Amino acid sequence: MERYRLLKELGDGTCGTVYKAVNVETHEILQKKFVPQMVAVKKMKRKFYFWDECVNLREVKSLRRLSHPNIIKLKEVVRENNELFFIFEYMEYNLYQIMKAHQRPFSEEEIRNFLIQVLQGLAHMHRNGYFHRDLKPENLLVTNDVIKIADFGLVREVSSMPPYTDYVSTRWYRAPEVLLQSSSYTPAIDMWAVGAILAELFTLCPIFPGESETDQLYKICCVLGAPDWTAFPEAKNITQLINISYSEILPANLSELIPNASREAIDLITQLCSWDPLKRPTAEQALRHPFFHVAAWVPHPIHEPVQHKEKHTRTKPNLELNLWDFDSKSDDCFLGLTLAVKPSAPTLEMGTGVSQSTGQDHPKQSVFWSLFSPSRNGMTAPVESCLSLSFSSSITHPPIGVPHSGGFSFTSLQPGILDGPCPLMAVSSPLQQSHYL
Ligand SMILES: Nc1ncnc2c1ncn2[C@@H]1O[C@H](COP(=O)(O)OP(=O)(O)OP(=O)(O)O)[C@@H](O)[C@H]1O
Repeated sequence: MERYRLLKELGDGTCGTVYKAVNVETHEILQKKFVPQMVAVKKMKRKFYFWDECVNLREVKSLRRLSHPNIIKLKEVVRENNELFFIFEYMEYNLYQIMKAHQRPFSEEEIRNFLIQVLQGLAHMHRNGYFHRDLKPENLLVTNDVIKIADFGLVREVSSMPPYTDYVSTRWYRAPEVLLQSSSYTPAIDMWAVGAILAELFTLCPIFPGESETDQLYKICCVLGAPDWTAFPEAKNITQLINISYSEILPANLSELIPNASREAIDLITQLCSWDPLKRPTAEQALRHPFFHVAAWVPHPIHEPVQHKEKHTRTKPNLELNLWDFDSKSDDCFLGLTLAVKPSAPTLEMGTGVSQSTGQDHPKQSVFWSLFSPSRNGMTAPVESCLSLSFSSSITHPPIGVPHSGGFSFTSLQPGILDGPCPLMAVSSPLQQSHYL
């Protein structure tokens, strides 16, 4: 870890603390100048005594397999003195910070640009057999208008077997089936979160800012109207959560709640935030939605959103998380909780190497695992007294940009087009290209 000099703390989570750091050994070319390479170092809070524990972490397993321009790149995993460090590419902001700093609503074009990228990253993830489970603005990292999905601590393999009793996510973006503790759920929970984030991009305040689980369901009812509760047959805790009077709540008019959104945007939010997970479009389907048919898009005049902004400003995310039945397996290290994001945390002492803070009782045992593309003949350069493992992938990436839709056009969009059983993420496990050397 001597190669990395920590500059400042970016976030302090349940499982790890994330620092901005500089790699003192490598440089990159930015605007024709050689500049030191910035990275984000996530130092895990618990000790790791064996490599097996490290490589089995969900964050590591999934990110090894997912290589996409809209998914954060895990460059290296280093274990030193029983401490574990993830080295990520560095991103300047997260979407929460960007929304908080934004004085006016985003234009629909800006929102479309963000959303396309999130959906492309998500489509790649789902296609390759994973779902994120904790999508929220804090986990969408942004540099120069490029957005990347981060924090894979809660990621799950689609093929993994329910029941999922260990699930946690930030309440405001939590899908109803999760709130209702349905024992099985699908990548459609990520699509719900995308819908909530999309609405928030328009209004700059959360659309479902629940203050407790019950209140979360109430807030959803206030926007969508009450569902047919019998549509959640597996839900374990309906009676605890559902006040019978919720059943009488009628849906709000989304166009009034989000007056600066076009009809297409409202339609997409409505589909993504469907009570029934089967009615939510997949990421690929969402990319073909008329919202992304720029030529067909007629801008709406932008009004100040009339929503409950006063009451629920986004300054205090209130990220209470639910820890029921959390699995105790090492694999389930709880990387995904964002309890306290402190972008303005005091700067750490410049030049403090991570390894220096680990105590010097034992000679340094540093093992690093490079996840970068192998440089020579599939081998990474040898590192002093280190076990070096590398990973490569032959995955092809979908291009970034407005998709050329082969799907339904604006005029052919039918209400309820996604009704009926929808082939939620027909997932195989095609990504076995990774290898250790
Ligand atoms: N690659 C990165 N570049 C810049 N900032 C980052 C990066 N990764 C994470 N961060 C910042 O650190 C914060 C916490 O990161 P992350 O969620 O991965 O850590 P965590 O320990 O899992 O936290 P939590 O338990 O809160 O989810 C993020 O919200 C983001 O602001």
